[in-house]
Amino acid sequence: SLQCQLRGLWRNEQDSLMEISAVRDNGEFQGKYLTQVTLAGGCARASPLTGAQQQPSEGGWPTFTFTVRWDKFSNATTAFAGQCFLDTGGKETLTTMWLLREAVGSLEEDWKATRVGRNVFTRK
Ligand SMILES: CN1C(=O)N(C)[C@H]2CS[C@@H](CCCCC(=O)O)[C@H]21
Repeated sequence: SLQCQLRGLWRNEQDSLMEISAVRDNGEFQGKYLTQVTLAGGCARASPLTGAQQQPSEGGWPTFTFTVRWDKFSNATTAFAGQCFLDTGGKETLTTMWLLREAVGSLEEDWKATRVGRNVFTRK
């Protein structure tokens, strides 16, 4: 269905903005992720994202995945996995879970390097 195509501008609870470019025939897409909050408390930055959404032929709401490479300002990366839903009012919601891996200085610190969370995006 035409709904739940990921192209466009989305916002989440942290007021991050995610701009997704055209979704190619094979479901792949690129985009930018603008974060308002960071681990180190630094200023907002736009970082590249790349991902893919399933193109369900049998209908149903597509699942997707994408990763953000927090460019230049941090040696961290986040992987998102989620699904798009349409509520009764026709409003699209992307529900995701994410893994944020930040760089740590040694293997001994590896245990504390990955955070996980849930996150919802709606159209901006
Ligand atoms: C803003 N955020 C956001 O929209 N999230 C869903 C969570 C998971 S990624 C994290 C931002 C990480 C920034 C990278 C860094 O600070 O090194 C936070």
